[in-house]
Amino acid sequence: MGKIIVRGGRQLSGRVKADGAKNAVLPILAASILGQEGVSTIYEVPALDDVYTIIDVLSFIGVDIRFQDGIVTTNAAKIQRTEAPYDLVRKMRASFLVMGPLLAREGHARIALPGGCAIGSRPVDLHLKGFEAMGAKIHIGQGYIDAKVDGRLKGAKIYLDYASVGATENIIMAAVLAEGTTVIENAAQEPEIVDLANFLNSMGAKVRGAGTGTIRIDGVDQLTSTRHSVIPDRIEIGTYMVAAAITGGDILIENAITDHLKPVIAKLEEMGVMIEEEDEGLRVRASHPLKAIDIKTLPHPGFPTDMQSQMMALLLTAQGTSIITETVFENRFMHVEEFKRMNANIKIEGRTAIIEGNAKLVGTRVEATDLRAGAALVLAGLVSEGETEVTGLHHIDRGYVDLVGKLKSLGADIERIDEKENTTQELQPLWVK
Ligand SMILES: CC(=O)N[C@H]1[C@@H](OP(=O)(O)OP(=O)(O)OC[C@H]2O[C@@H](n3ccc(=O)[nH]c3=O)[C@H](O)[C@@H]2O)O[C@H](CO)[C@@H](O)[C@@H]1O
Ligand SMILES: C=C(OP(=O)(O)O)C(=O)O
Repeated sequence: MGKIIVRGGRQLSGRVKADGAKNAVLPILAASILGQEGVSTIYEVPALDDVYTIIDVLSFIGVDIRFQDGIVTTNAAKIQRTEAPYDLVRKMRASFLVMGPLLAREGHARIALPGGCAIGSRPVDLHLKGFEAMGAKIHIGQGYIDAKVDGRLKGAKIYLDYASVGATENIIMAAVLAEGTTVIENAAQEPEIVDLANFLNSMGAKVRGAGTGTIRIDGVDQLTSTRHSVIPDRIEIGTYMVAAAITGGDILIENAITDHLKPVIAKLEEMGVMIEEEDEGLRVRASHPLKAIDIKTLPHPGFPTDMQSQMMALLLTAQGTSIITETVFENRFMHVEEFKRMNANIKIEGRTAIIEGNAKLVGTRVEATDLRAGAALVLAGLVSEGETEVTGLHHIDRGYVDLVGKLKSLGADIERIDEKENTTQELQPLWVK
């Protein structure tokens, strides 16, 4: 059981660089299954536990995949299995993203049902509806989803009842090798979908409209190897923006793509945070008090649910009462109880959290209940009196590369204590970290 210890009270300043986006690299690595020949090289790959998990899934399937120094090479010439077992899918729901590529390439996929998680029930019905529309036969039993198609998948017109990120990605990956044209209506518009489409197009796919609500995919017969750099992680960047704001600091984020961060920038500016695009990066400065605001999470270009808990930490320090409405996941307020242990005054009414500002946060032992909750507790620790001890680090390690090292380099009084028996290195013999 490792822990992060933060002692509050330091204003953060300096420069920081984000790693590659977790939510872009996972579908991109899944999509590498589609390359029938050659070796693909993917740059800016973050050394995250989720990346090691998808590497495990791909290795299990038979992809020759190596990861060193931020670079992954994949060779998917020989696929040996069309299955993703429960042990791997349970560790990370995004393992389900191999279903589309396997179905497209091999005509079969058997993937463990992902189950719910700490933020909601997270069904995959929209993914399956898309595959069925393209001619797949789906069978669910004994904890697995089995999808099969005779011959090739057929292009189809698919309307998503909800602009699901994962369903959009899985359907795009299934459609690139289908016979004919697929049109996805009410598609998710996240920047990570655009990155996936760029990756696929560089392999020879024909995906148009990614980043809008209508995506058109003309199926091709074959995809080849490619080279691609993953986009910077907008959620990691958003987290450092909040670190600057909450400590009244001054941070330059070297590789922020401002277009990806519009809703986060808008809401921080509404609070009074100063954000400027400079030649060397995005500069974020704040002096307190900041204003209380309301936030509603929505699919992109709305405010990202993955920034909700970090913003809640910030709103605790604002002047006045703020309201956060979480519309994307039905159970993404688990961090509220942990904030309360730090002296926060937050009330939950259904999908809404009412946050009283001017909180005098006090450090104590708290537990990360999910990845972003973990980051939010660390952020709260930066302005709490005394020592905050954050446990549940396996969540944080899924999505932040060296959170402690980066915050320390910005001046935070923070350290991480790992207990040996739980180190991820011991579980990961296949590659070099
Ligand atoms: C690896 C990855 O990219 N993860 C991101 C992805 O997750 P993920 O792709 O799982 O998120 P979705 O956009 O699919 O889910 C959004 C909502 O749609 C519901 N839903 C989804 C699929 C489906 O078939 N049926 C259904 O009802 C979900 O339960 C949830 O309530 O987008 C989320 C929303 O921006 C982010 O929080 C996650 O960080
Ligand atoms: C919810 C998240 O990720 P995942 O979909 O992988 O659980 C996240 O990145 O905040």
